[in-house]
Amino acid sequence: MSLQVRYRLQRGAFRLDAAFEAPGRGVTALFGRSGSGKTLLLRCIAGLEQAEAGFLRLGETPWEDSGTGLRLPPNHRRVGYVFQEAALFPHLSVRGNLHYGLRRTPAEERRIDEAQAVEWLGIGHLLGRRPATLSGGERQRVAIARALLAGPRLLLMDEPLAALDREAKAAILPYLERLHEVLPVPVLYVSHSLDEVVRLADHLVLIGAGRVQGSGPVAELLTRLDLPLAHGEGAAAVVEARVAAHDPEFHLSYLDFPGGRFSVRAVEAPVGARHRLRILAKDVSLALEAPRASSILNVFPARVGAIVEEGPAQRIVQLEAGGIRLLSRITAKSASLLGLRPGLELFAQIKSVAIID
Ligand SMILES: Nc1ncnc2c1ncn2[C@@H]1O[C@H](COP(=O)(O)OP(=O)(O)OP(=O)(O)O)[C@@H](O)[C@H]1O
Repeated sequence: MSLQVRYRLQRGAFRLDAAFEAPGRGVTALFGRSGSGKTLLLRCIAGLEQAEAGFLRLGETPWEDSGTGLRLPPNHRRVGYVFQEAALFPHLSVRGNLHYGLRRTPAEERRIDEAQAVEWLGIGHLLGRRPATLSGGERQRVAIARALLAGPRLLLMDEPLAALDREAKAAILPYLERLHEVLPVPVLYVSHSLDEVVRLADHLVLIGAGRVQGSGPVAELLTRLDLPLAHGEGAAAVVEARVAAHDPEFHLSYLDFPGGRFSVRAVEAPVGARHRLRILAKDVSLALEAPRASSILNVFPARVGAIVEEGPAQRIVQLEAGGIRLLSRITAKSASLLGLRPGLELFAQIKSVAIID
């Protein structure tokens, strides 16, 4: 099952001409600068914008096709919509707000029951409270639960954390991560924070000036040298790894990925648990031979995929290590001294590995 989206429209001087296909489950991030058209695209999907041309299909179900004149009205699309600011009814308690969503959903359309949503979002202790007495993060969790109870087949989230401060963001992220694991419906998550995308999303749609610049699994898009994500200070690869063992003597954990075993600072997760790792391009150095005496614990055999210039003094190198893509940022001089070229076998040394979840 997949979600197919294609929209074309003009608003003032802005042209949206965007098409992408995303998996029918998990979190797909729509990522792009402010003003790139993410909200407009989400509104098209919700049926709130009349486009010149539009096509929307979730699995086998078409929702819109300007070729045939099909255009389901918003209330027939079964989308849940969560905005930057939670729009809760101030005169109703949290329970009342949740029931509002539930009442409007025919029994056969309900896919998530109240107890389940309350548990996933951790709002059981808030049920009797009014929205005005909740923190921004709590309000947002209630808004998400309410959206889930309305039986959506697709959940749209438009920068749900943008209005929260750092602490509130950090507090709500684990709930979103949990949802990501358990939610039976796909989520389109608009964000311009790469940190959020890397933590939450499986699939990434990169939007720039109203167009889709790239769409694919997060790990793949982050390391595509033709896209802006692989350039600049924050350029990084994401690796899915699994906890293999803990080493209490040195306070380390060992995490396996298809290209080898990472040593990272101890994580509080059982053996077998999945962890995403983020490896910044600037933390990856290259050597033609495996170092024999080095303080760097993470050294993996790798093959050079491609090399591009990053200004006059630096190069970004795309590497392949056991089926995983990494990026390395090195000086142009080092690239020349090592004789880097596509296909060269070498060793990637990783100075520091960030654990993402
Ligand atoms: N009704 C309208 N009339 C004129 N211009 C519009 C209209 N609606 C949106 N735009 C313009 O379209 C562009 C895309 O807007 P949109 O809200 O989709 O961006 P965004 O990527 O969601 O931005 P942000 O991250 O800041 O929310 C903006 O330049 C906006 O000013």
